[in-house]
Order: sequence, then C-alpha cells, then structure tokens
Amino acid sequence: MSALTDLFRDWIPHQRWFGGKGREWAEVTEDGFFLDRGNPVLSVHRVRIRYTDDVVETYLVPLSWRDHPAEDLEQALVGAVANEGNETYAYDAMRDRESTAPWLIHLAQGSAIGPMRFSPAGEGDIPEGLPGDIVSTEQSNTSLVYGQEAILKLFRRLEPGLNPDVEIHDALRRADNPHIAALLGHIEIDDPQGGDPATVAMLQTFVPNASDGWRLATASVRDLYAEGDLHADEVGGDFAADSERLGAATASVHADLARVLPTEEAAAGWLGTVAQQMSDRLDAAVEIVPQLQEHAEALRQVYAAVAGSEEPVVRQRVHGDLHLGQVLRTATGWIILDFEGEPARALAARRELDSPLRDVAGMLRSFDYAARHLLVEQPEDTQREYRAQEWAARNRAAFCAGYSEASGMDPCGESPLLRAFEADKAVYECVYEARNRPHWLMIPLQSIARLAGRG
Ligand SMILES: Nc1ncnc2c1ncn2[C@@H]1O[C@H](COP(=O)(O)OP(=O)(O)O)[C@@H](O)[C@H]1O
Ligand SMILES: O=P(O)(O)O[C@H]1O[C@H](CO)[C@@H](O[C@H]2O[C@H](CO)[C@@H](O)[C@H](O)[C@H]2O)[C@H](O)[C@H]1O
Repeated sequence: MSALTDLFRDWIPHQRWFGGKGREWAEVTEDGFFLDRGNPVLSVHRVRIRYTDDVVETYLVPLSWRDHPAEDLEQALVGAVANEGNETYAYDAMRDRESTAPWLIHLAQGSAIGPMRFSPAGEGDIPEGLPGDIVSTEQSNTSLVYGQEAILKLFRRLEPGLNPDVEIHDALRRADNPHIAALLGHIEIDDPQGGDPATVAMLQTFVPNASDGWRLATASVRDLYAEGDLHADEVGGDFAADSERLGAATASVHADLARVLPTEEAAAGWLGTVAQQMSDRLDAAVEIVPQLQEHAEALRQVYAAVAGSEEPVVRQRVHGDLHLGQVLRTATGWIILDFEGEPARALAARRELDSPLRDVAGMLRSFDYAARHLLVEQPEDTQREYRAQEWAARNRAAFCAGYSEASGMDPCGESPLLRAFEADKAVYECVYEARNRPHWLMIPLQSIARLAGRG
C-alpha cells in the first residue's frame, strides 16, 4: 500500500461528503493525475474503497502539494508524503484557494486533461482567473464560489453516467424555466473500466443576495416561538406566503420537466414495485437505526396501502431530494437547486421516472423539520410542540395551495402514495441523521411515530 492510500484511509472517513460512514473498509486503491503543474501543483485522485460487504465506492479527491507546511492551511492538511527523501505536504485542494483557478480556466478552454474532459455550456461567462472559496454549509458534495459569479459543485462519489443535476439543469434551461440557476458547464472523467464517463463537477451562475429556504423558514419558526400568545398567521415572520410561492415554483419545474423530458403513465404493478422498494429500504434502515423497529409494522401497512391503491400516476423526471436547504429566495422569487436526487441512491435509480409527489413529500417533510428542529433542545416543552405543529400545518397547506393554483392539481389530497412517500423519506432521514447528525435523529423518528400512528 502506498503512503497516499494510508493518508486517504485516515482522512476520508472524517469528511462530511463521505457517504460510507459506519462501514468497514476492506481495501483502498487510488489512481491520480496532474491537473495543473503550477505552484501549487494540483493533482486529482480517484480513490476506490472496497468495504467488507464487497460494496465498492469511488470518491474524487483533488490535492494541492507544497514543499513546506502552509500555516494558513492547517485545517486543510491531508498529510505528508515521502518524495525522493523529502517530505511533501498534501492539502485538500478545495480548501486551498491558490489551487482553485484551474477548474474554471480549463472549463473556459474546453480542455481535455488525462481522463478528464471539460465542457462549457456555451452560454454565460465563465469567470476564469478568479479564485474559489469553499461553501461551508453542510453538504454531500463540495462547492466553490468564484467571486459571487459562479459556483462549481464537485461531485465526490463517482458513478458512470451523466449526473442528473447537469441533465435536469440543461433540460430546464431549454424550457426557459425561471426557477433555476443557469448551467455554465460541466466536467467528466473517463471510466477506467470502459463504462460511461462519470460527472465530476457542474458549474452554474451564482445567485447573489439570496437566502436559503431552511434559514428563512427556521427564522420564522423562532419568531413564532418568541411570541408566546400569537398564532402563526399573526406573527411578523410568517412564512406562509413564501411557502405558497415555493409550491408554485415546484409545480412550474414539474410542468417543464414533463414537457421537455419523457413521461409515462405508470404501468399496472408500478405502485406495488414502489411499495416493495420502500419496504426494502425500511428493512435496511432498521439494521442501522434499531429504534425504527417498533414502527416497522405500521409503516409496512402504510406501504401496503400504496400497493393496493389504484391511484393513477404519470411518471416523469423529478428533483428527487427536494427540501428547504435546496431552495434559494431571491428578491424576485424561488430558485431550486441540486437536482441530483438523494446522494445515497445509485445514479441509475436517481434518473428513473417517478411521481412528482415524491418532491411534494420531500418538501412537506422539510416543513416538519424546520418546525421541530428547536425541540431537539427542549423535547418536553409541550407548548413549543403545539406551536411547531401549528407552524408546520400552516406552511404545508400554503405550499400545497401554491402548487394547486399553479398546476390545477391538488397534490396533497388523501393520497396513500403521498403519505407513503413522506414515511419513506422520514426513514431515509433516520439513516442520514444517524450517520451524520445523531443528535437530530429524534426529528424524523418522532415524525415516523406520528405517520405510523395515523389510522
Ligand atoms: N447557484 C447558486 N447560487 C448561490 N448559492 C448556491 C448555488 N448553488 C448552490 N448554492 C449554495 O450551496 C449550497 C449547497 O448546494 P447544493 O447544490 O445543494 O449541494 P449539495 O448537493 O452538496 O447539497 C446551497 O444550499 C446554497 O446555499
Ligand atoms: O442537501 P443534500 O443533498 O446534501 O441532502 C442531504 O442533507 C440534508 C441536510 O443538509 C438532508 O435534509 C434533511 O435536513 C434538512 C435540514 O438540514 C431538512 O431541510 C430536510 O427536510 C431533511 O431531509 C437530506 O435529507 C440529505 O439528503
């Protein structure tokens, strides 16, 4: 094993973007190439991890190299490697400002370097020459903001095939949808096994002066908690009008996706397949979050109601992981981000046609999350619990009203599928929280108790 793979073994498990947390590593190999031989040198590595259950994942790790330790980059140090009798220092290149420019220079030039191909979208300016600053919010991927003009998202886990984020942004650009940030280009890397290239990164216009939906919604919840005697509609920070506009924006994106990408009436049996997938996901989740066990039977009944329903469904491309952290509020309206689906699902599954109710359920779950995240600190506060419930109900209803108004279809009526999608999302969230933010696990767990308890 080379020294570099030892470094990766120590460093990768602590990275927020690493999806294999909680799994035991059996073997790690890597191959790399130089993307830029300037100062600092920038190399890109494909790190292939085989877990003890034989599942294999490949992660992309760009490193910047220095002959001496850089004091201001202490937090970004990956480790030291022996090189011809000397030590060289490897840094997380996404946190090393001086090595961020090459990505955009090569995109602007449409370069091909080693196995990597850079494809500008041909529209909008690529601000080459500017350094990029890492976005510090919690993310499954790693993004660099270049001077408030463009944002580069590096997809950490490599899978053969075009990433749906690029595919959907391109489709919505063709549809002239006003609720997305413009696509400026993307980067791919060849598959060493001869499969389809994997998408490495996507460049988009940066949306300036915007706040994300999670921040706005949680500020509104805090305002409500602070006004002990008032109802959600009487408090200054009421969010319902924004929720309604967000419903309309979601409906607009769904309508355009159905217009420019394939749709299909769901075949008989599709609902049964979906119910089975949800059940399988529950089985796997119970292994990771044993607290789910006590709700498993009730959840299976929620899924069985889907299998037995005759709800007509038109399948189409959807967002796949819609929540308040994925939407930006600008002065003029909502922008929807991150169309890559749930990061933990295989790419082929994320590109499948689905019911748009999947996204509606994701956002409904998110209103619940926003309302309840402050209860983590005071789980016994029944007054807050009541107010959380009130806030969530008001904003969920507003979102559905906005969607209905824009699409002519009420997505939130009595639908077994919607209820099951909500339950399935909450199961996914339990696993996500157990792995990434265990102190938040109670948020989806309590929702499951409620969802499973409803008759
Ligand atoms: N085009 C953009 N303009 C402004 N901010 C953005 C843009 N795209 C992403 N962001 C910011 O970066 C964060 C993470 O982006 P996202 O695409 O959701 O990445 P991830 O897949 O890692 O969650 C968003 O919550 C948002 O705050
Ligand atoms: O944004 P990502 O693609 O990285 O999505 C993952 O992380 C999200 C958390 O950042 C997680 O979302 C959950 O927490 C949000 C608040 O932080 C909340 O708005 C969502 O409703 C809730 O699902 C998401 O599930 C995960 O895929």
